[in-house]
Amino acid sequence: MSQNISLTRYLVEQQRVDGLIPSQLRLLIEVVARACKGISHAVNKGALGGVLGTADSENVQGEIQKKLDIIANEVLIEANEWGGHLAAMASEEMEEIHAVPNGYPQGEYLLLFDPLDGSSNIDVNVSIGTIFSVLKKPPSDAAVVEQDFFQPGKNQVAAGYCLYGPQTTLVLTVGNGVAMFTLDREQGSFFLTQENVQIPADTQEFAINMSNMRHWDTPVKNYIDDCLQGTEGPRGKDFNMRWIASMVTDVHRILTRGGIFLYPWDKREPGKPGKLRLMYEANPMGWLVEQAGGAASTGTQRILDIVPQKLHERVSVVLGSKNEVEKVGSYFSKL
Ligand SMILES: O=P(O)(O)OC[C@H]1O[C@](O)(COP(=O)(O)O)[C@@H](O)[C@@H]1O
Ligand SMILES: [Mg+2]
Ligand SMILES: [Mg+2]
Repeated sequence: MSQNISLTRYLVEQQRVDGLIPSQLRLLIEVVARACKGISHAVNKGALGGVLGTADSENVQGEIQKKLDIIANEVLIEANEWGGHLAAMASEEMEEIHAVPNGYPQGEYLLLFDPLDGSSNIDVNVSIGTIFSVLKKPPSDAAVVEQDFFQPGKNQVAAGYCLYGPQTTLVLTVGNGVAMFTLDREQGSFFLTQENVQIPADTQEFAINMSNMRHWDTPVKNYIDDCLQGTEGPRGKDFNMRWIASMVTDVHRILTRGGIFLYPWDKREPGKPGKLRLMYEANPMGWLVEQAGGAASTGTQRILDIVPQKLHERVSVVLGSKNEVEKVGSYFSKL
């Protein structure tokens, strides 16, 4: 670990020394990081910058948008549109894909993002973040279409998030482990602060919204029941619980000290496979977690193997410490 390796230098080394990423991808990641820096400044200003509160609009998911959802989305689009590395973008906040307009420099990558994750925490000054995922546009001379995005998460070529908390932290994988960078506000750059992040295989800490307990499916209910029995129950150990309601922050804790995160399917809206979005949340987080030695599943299937059927597809999510994710899977196979 070194305090003086900037994100730029790290990426150049990944490109030149290790041959892991092409220059176009390196530049794309730098543009995303620059956009996140801009969002971080807006978050920091809070009420002084007029960024708190609700906008008078709904997104494609039927959710009321916060001002910062819209601002973050615009910052990411504006920064990346001119970058020259992209064919198109897709966002949790936009109904349709956003192709790079004709006349702008065109590239071969597809960028997907949740511009502002943890929207319900914006106004209460709790950590939030931006999650992103990069795919390659399938080879074809035809104009980019929505179906080009329908690739399983295992096809991702880069994924990460930027956490706007007490520190602004960028967490990245290009398929070579997970690295963390902290924003130095005085210098205006991200610096490497942790490499080769590893999630412990075992844990005694779970994250789930317990208020949904009565709506859960039997395997999830049985798993949590057993955890709650602590040393006297079948797990033979006490469990702690955390729920921040910003997936980005819950995942950051898991990458830092282990744990398991669950947002499972439940009976409130049985037709929906889950609350979280496959391509903007589950895939990038799932890949980061796997790259750090953890696991990510729906309870019955590896998330990164799912072939999306639609842009805003939702999914049930169980991710974190490997042995614990497998344990949850065993409750599903008992059915
Ligand atoms: O309020 P709930 O149901 O506990 O949901 C919290 C979850 O919803 C999310 O906020 C969804 O993300 P958005 O804020 O991007 O819509 C996750 O970050 C979080 O884990
Ligand atoms: Mg989100
Ligand atoms: Mg969001």
